[in-house]
Amino acid sequence: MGELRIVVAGAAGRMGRMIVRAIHEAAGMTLAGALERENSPWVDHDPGPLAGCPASGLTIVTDPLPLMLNADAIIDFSSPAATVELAALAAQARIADVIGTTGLADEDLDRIDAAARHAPIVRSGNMSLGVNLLAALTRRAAAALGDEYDIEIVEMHHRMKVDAPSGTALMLGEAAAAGRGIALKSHAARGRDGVSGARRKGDIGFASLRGGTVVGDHEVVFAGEGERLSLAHHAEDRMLFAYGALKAARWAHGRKPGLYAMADVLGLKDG
Ligand SMILES: NC(=O)C1=CN([C@@H]2O[C@H](COP(=O)(O)OP(=O)(O)OC[C@H]3O[C@@H](n4cnc5c(N)ncnc54)[C@H](OP(=O)(O)O)[C@@H]3O)[C@@H](O)[C@H]2O)C=CC1
Ligand SMILES: O=C(O)C1=N[C@H](C(=O)O)C[C@H](O)C1
Repeated sequence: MGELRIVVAGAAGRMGRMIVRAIHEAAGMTLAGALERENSPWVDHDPGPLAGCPASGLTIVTDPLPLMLNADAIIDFSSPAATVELAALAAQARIADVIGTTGLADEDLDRIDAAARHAPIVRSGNMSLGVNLLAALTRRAAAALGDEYDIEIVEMHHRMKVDAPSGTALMLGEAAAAGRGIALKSHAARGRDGVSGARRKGDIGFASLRGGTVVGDHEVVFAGEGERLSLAHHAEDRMLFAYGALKAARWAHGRKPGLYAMADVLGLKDG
C-alpha cells in the first residue's frame, strides 16, 4: 500500500503547522497539498519551514479541488466558512475529511451532514484521547447523578481563540445532556450577565475564559447539595490534537461514507 496523501487546510495556522509537522514525522503519510484562503500572506510559501520542518517542495495555494482530486484525505482546522466548502469538495472528490474546526453553526453542521453522504467525515471539537474519554465519563456521571446536581462547564483558552464556548465544551455539554436524556439546545445556559435570575433546574451552564497561551483547559462541575464533583482535562501541547487528526485520517481512509466522531476512531463509542 502506498503512502496516505494528505491535504492540510489552514496550513499556516497554529494547528495547520502542527499537522504539517506531524505528517512530516509520521511513517506512511505524505503532505499532498497545503491550503490557505485567497489573499493570505502565506500563499506561495513552502509549508515545511513554516512548520519547523525541511522544505517540502510544495507551496501553499488557494484552490482546493485540484489538490483534493490527487489526495486520500484532507485535514481541516481552518474556519467554519472554509470547512463547509471543503466538506462539499471532499464529497465530490470522494476522499476522507477530518474536521477539527469549531464554531460551526447549525446550518454548517447540516451541510457537513449532507457531504457525509458521499465521503467519510470525522468531525470532533477535540481530537485528544483524554477529552474523548472525559466526554464518556461526563455522560456516565450525568446519568448517575441526575438533575439534583447542577452541571457547569468551564473552559479556558489562549487569547487568540475566536469562538465560545469552545467546541470541546459543547461536546461535553452534549455528553452531559445525553447522560440525562435531554436536548442540550433547550437546556444550555450560555453567557450569563447582569441580573440573570436564579439557576434553572436542569440547565447545563457554560463559562469561557480567554487569556495568555493556554492550549485548552476544560472542567465539568457537578454541584449538588453539600458536595461537588469535578472532571477536568488540561491540554499541554497542540501536537496532541495533530496526532489525533492523523489517526482519524488513517482510520477514515477507505471507510464507507458517513459522519463519524473521534469516539468512533478511538473505540470509545459504547464505553
Ligand atoms: N478539534 C480539535 O482538536 C481542535 C480544534 N481547533 C480548532 O481549529 C480551528 C483553527 O484553530 P487554529 O489553528 O488555532 O486557528 P488559526 O487562526 O491559527 O488557523 C486557521 C487557519 O485557517 C486559515 N483559513 C481561513 N480561511 C481559510 C480558507 N478559506 N481556506 C484555507 N485556510 C483558511 C486561516 O487564515 P487567516 O488567518 O488568514 O484567516 C488560518 O491560517 C479553530 O476552529 C479551533 O477551534 C483547534 C485546536 C484543536
Ligand atoms: O482553538 C483552540 O485552540 C482549541 N479549540 C478546540 C475547541 O474549541 O474546543 C479544541 C482545543 O480545546 C483547542
